[in-house]
Amino acid sequence: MTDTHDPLHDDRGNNDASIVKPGGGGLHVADNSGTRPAPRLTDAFLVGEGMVGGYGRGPSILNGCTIAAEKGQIAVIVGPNGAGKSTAMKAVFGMLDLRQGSVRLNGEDITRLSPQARVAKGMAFVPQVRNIFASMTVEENLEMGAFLRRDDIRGTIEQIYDLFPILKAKRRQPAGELSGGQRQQVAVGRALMTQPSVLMLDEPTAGVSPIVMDELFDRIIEVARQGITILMVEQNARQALEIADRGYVLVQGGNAFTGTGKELLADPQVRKSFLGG
Ligand SMILES: Nc1ncnc2c1ncn2[C@@H]1O[C@H](COP(=O)(O)OP(=O)(O)OP(=O)(O)O)[C@@H](O)[C@H]1O
Repeated sequence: MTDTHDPLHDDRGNNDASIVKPGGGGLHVADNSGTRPAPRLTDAFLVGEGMVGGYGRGPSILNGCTIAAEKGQIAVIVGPNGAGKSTAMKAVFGMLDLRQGSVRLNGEDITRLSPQARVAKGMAFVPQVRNIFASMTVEENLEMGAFLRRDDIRGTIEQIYDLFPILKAKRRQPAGELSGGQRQQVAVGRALMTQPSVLMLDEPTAGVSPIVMDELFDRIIEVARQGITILMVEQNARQALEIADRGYVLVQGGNAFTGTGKELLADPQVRKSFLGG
């Protein structure tokens, strides 16, 4: 990390006071099944609570998991392959009908809203693949991200170029010609064009080098500092938890461990089972 900012002891005014934890706080550990309901969360800014759901008529992939983040916080979902991390993100974004549970944004129940309606409410989602228009230029990609807006988008484009200077240099180039890390910047930039209050990222560092990963995480911290809530699924669990205000280890669609990123990184069981010792 080139940024010395420690989001775990930050000055963004974040606190988890609204998050009710059994026993008054600390690491929450589920039973061995990994499917015990997580602590009940009342009024966090973004909450997917007790989510149960699957694809079509198929089996439940989500078995009661709860994911939440306060304004300007970074929440990270980690866990083994197939645990349902991406599915949990899709559920929060409305791409999956919940059989039980709810999703709330800023106190409003949005469980039944379509993804498009959630975008209008301030949510942005960057999927893991096919997240840019490869044949369009970088700038056209950003413009596409603003399709819902009727106001002047120039200022937002400049903000995104400030955040990702390389995109300004390459603004006339087809996005498909950029490196993997730069394409991810385009995808994040495009999502930011709607001026969201929540930015959801599905494995933003997939396939990029460790240096590029660190840079991307630094930029994500910058976005969170602007008050935007980040919800992110990550395979690079250790590095992602380092920048996480809230960490969720999902196993079989349930909350196995929940805590601050720091708590999870320090927990021997989490380290042994999910962080490679
Ligand atoms: N579109 C789909 N239709 C049916 N089943 C799906 C679909 N997408 C995912 N699944 C299934 O849901 C389960 C959870 O997948 P998901 O992608 O959410 O896991 P994950 O924790 O994100 O895993 P990974 O780290 O491998 O991406 C898997 O068994 C997967 O096969």
